Amino acid sequence: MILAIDIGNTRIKGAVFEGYNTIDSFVFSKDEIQEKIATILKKYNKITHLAVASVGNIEKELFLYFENVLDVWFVSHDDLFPFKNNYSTPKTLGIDRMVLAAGATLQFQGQNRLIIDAGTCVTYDFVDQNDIYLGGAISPGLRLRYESLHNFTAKLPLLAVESPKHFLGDSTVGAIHSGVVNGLVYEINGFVDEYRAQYSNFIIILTGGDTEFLAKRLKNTIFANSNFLLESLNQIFQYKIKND
Ligand SMILES: Nc1ncnc2c1ncn2[C@@H]1O[C@H](COP(=O)(O)OP(=O)(O)OP(=O)(O)O)[C@@H](O)[C@H]1O
Ligand SMILES: CC(C)(CO)[C@@H](O)C(=O)NCCC(=O)O
Ligand SMILES: [K+]
Repeated sequence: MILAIDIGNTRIKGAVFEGYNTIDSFVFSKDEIQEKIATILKKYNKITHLAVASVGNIEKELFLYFENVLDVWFVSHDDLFPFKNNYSTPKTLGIDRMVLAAGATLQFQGQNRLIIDAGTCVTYDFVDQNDIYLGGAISPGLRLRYESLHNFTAKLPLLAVESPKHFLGDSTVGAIHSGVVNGLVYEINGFVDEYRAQYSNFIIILTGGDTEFLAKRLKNTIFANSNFLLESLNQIFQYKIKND
């Protein structure tokens, strides 16, 4: 069994896998992480490996602490990935994006794949049918858009994510919800249309903290899976032990 952990910029998520099956999943806060891991290890005493993918700033020591009982692996740029990386700055490519691209490559063979991760940031990653990673885009996430409007203006209130009642915002609150939510939905649909126009035979995966909120507002050809990053982390772990 393996415990996979995804350290994002907002939240820390984890899941226990047995082979390719998800057994359990969790959300952690930074200050309870060791305690929580210890509890999980007690509950699932067949866990032998800890796989960590991090783009946040967290001390590695928090996890290395478990090295005497587990094999601890931090995914890094030096690991073996199942795609050829054509990003022109491969060293600065986010590990989360590399893990997503790896998961999509392994899971959807011989197809063009677009992975959209709607988290703190929205990232778009494209791996073509020849398993070449081409890059994509980074834009502000849903929550970040609400916070930016508030933080960088004098008059705009901080609102919680909410479905806009109308396309035409007829109040400050209505205009913000329309701008943020409809704006992001238009963005994603626009990117999807553009990729579709340029490539055929492809699969679109939507993941991240805003998956559910966005999926029902987007064109329905998108495969929504909020656990795709953790599942991909497990997939690349399985790939690594097969190829080591
Ligand atoms: N409990 C929650 N706390 C914070 N954000 C949440 C929560 N539930 C849903 N969200 C939504 O999730 C988004 C953040 O996504 P997520 O938690 O995947 O980010 P993350 O952990 O920073 O991951 P990444 O850095 O990979 O984007 C926010 O835009 C927010 O609207
Ligand atoms: C874009 C984020 C913040 C998304 O989590 C992360 O993938 C990251 O820090 N990326 C580094 C820059 C890049 O991917 O080119
Ligand atoms: K993200």
